[in-house]
Amino acid sequence: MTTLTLLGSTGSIGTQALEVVSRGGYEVAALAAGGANLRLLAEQVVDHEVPLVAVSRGSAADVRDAVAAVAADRGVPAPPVEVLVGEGAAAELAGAGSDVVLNGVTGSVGLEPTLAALRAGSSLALANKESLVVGGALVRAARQRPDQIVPVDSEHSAMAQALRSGTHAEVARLVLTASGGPFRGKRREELTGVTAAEALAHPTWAMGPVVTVNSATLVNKGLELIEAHLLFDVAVEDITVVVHPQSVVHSMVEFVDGSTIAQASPPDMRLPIALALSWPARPQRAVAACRWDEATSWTFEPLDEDTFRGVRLARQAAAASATHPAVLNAANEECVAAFLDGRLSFLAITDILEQVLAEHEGVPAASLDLATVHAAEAWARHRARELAGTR
Ligand SMILES: NC(=O)C1=CN([C@@H]2O[C@H](COP(=O)(O)OP(=O)(O)OC[C@H]3O[C@@H](n4cnc5c(N)ncnc54)[C@H](OP(=O)(O)O)[C@@H]3O)[C@@H](O)[C@H]2O)C=CC1
Ligand SMILES: CC(=O)[C@@H](O)[C@H](O)COP(=O)(O)O
Ligand SMILES: [Mn+2]
Repeated sequence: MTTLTLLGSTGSIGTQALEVVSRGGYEVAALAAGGANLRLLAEQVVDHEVPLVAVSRGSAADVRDAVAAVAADRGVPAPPVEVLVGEGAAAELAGAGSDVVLNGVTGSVGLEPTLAALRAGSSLALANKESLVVGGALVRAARQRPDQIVPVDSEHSAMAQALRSGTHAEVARLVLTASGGPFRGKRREELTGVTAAEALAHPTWAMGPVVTVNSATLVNKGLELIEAHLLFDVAVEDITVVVHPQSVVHSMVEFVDGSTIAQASPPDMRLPIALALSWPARPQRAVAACRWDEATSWTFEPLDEDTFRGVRLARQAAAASATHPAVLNAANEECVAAFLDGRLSFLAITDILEQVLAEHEGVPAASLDLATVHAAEAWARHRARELAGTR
């Protein structure tokens, strides 16, 4: 039985991962969450008989009370559960050596768990793209084997599948697809008053709030550009972003012979999740395949980089220094939180990112360590809050 530690279990990725796990073949060794959804976490503990949980906030007593309440509602004895509490608790679980660690937390808070899982030799099913983007060379260096990180992110899962069609030397380009987000086709002047609710209305995916707002600004695609560069060792300039509104082709690889290999499936994260857990084997019937007995059209169009600047900013960050990606992400986390709270306009998000990146005095790759990453992030969070007027 494959042992699985699931980080971010109460979120969009986490709950879908538990749906996949319910089909059998996995023993859930531990769960980690933030603590904002204790009832759901307790249901997961009882339903999957999980012996160990971590919450970054709250108390062990609150978790145990929630588990006891769920057990009582289900008419079963309250299972014994060990509870770890604090910001370091998820990393402690991640470093315990389960066969697979699925990192499904949101934000660069996932960096230490990512490093802990890699150092423990676990296969890391990575949804938490921020940890890779922010940690960069530190994460790549922590790998014990080349294929230890298996992407959950749908585009990178698609690329990993397509890359099996040739050698690294035969890769000409990665083609990263983007839905274009809820505001695709609008001009900047039409976006001045957009609301959080409008930004959260993603046209093709149902996801957590941060990645959804990031999809609206295209910062998600910018992060994914850097993620692909780091995962597959392909130069940023050899990665092309193309808008594909249907979100059925999840990305493509162009090879030197002129072939482009694509991966297509209906937009359903249970496929990349299930594949990452079983990699390199393909799981049986993870999702329904595309229907070929119905008329459908797939369209591709260039990204409007003047209106949606997330990709351009990511290219600038990747080229600038080893800490600029961490600064981009940290400032973005602050701005997205302020936007979701109604304290910042949508357009101000990338305006502030542009200024924070321009002001940052980057650290060269040779000097990169956790301390310099955290220092860069702290500076970026503070500066972003100053510029957003939310200090
Ligand atoms: N959702 C999707 O379809 C996709 C998501 N991703 C990526 O996957 C990651 C997760 O996204 P998503 O599931 O949408 O996010 P959600 O916001 O839905 O879930 C985030 C999860 O992280 C938990 N969490 C928050 N802070 C901590 C912490 N300090 N320690 C441990 N757990 C914590 C939350 O717990 P709680 O809420 O209980 O506090 C929740 O379980 C992101 O990096 C995202 O970019 C990538 C591709 C697709
Ligand atoms: C499902 C997934 O992988 C998300 O990252 C998705 O790609 C976001 O959609 P966008 O293509 O709009 O960024
Ligand atoms: Mn994605």
